[in-house]
Amino acid sequence: MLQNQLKHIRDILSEVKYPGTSKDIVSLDMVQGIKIEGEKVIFRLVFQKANDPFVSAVKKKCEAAIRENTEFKDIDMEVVFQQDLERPLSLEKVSYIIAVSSGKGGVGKSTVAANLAVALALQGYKVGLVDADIFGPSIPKMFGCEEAQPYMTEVDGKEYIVPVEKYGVKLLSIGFFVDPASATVWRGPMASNALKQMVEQGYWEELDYMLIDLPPGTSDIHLTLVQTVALTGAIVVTTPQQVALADAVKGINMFESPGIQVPVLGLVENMSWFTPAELPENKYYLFGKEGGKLLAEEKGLRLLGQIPVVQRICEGGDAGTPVALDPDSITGKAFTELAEHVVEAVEATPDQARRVRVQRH
Ligand SMILES: Nc1ncnc2c1ncn2[C@@H]1O[C@H](COP(=O)(O)OP(=O)(O)OP(=O)(O)O)[C@@H](O)[C@H]1O
Repeated sequence: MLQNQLKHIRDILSEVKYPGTSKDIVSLDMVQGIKIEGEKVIFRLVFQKANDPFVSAVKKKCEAAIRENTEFKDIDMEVVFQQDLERPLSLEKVSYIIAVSSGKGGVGKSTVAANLAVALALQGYKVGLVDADIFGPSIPKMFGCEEAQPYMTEVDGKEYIVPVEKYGVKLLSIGFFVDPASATVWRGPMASNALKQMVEQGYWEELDYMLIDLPPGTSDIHLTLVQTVALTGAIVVTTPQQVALADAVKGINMFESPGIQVPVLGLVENMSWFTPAELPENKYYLFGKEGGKLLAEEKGLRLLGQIPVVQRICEGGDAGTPVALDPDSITGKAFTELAEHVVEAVEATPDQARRVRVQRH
């Protein structure tokens, strides 16, 4: 009797089509664990991606189908996301994962990622930084720990890589494992694997923010990343000149494309103006004025920060002491503000796009 009822519910749900396709949700394996408890029907709806735009439409269709075809009025659907179910154990205690990307090389993406990580750590957050810029890993140098060698630890019979900790930030970079000069000849799949391993096999423990410094442009690595982890969002770094902006648009479009659907938290305009140390009030717009700001407005995105060109930023990067370590300096303030805006942007991300803890079922 119960078996018949369960089959009946399943048959009804197999009439519900996933919007925009001719496939039904049962054959797509989106319906799991149908149960009947007294007067109540309970089942799980599994969506591939957390920011699936059809979550509520599918729920409504299921509810209507069951109400129309059975006596059941009490329907309890639990929505789960495949990505969360598959989330590796190493990321279980990571609240937000943010990709730092740029359309074009050399716009200061790694500088922004490094200083943002330090600024967040100074604000009391637990921060991790993965240097996925496989073809030019610069994070070890920027943190002054090029000689560091992460060690392995075994937990419950599984091996994990313990990140290097510097300035309160947990770091993993391909630069710790291979000679950076040889990384440039890596083929795409090798690079993608290295990224996957650092993210999934890192012994991250509890983190509020994990930042991932991506290679410039759009590549297989970007695809691997969105398939490996459920990103909270992406930050796009650009400089104000036209060539960089055109590439930034490509980056934004990639994250927002239907197959990827990662929310863009906002833009960071780097090298916005030049300020000489001896004339801190003066601004010289070397690369054009406010190109990033205008692009953000045009795309309806937040401008998370404007970072001036300052010699100290470059020197700090080379010396392994990110300028954000001095929050009272002009540049330190710019990164402190950037960190505050990133936190706000994450808080404002729609609930379903946020990954706060994994629920295993
Ligand atoms: N605002 C700034 N003021 C001064 N120098 C900067 C600034 N931003 C970045 N730089 C310097 O510019 C150079 C390139 O920066 P960075 O390595 O961060 O770029 P990137 O976009 O990550 O490059 P890629 O990913 O192509 O290797 C570095 O020497 C860095 O110190």
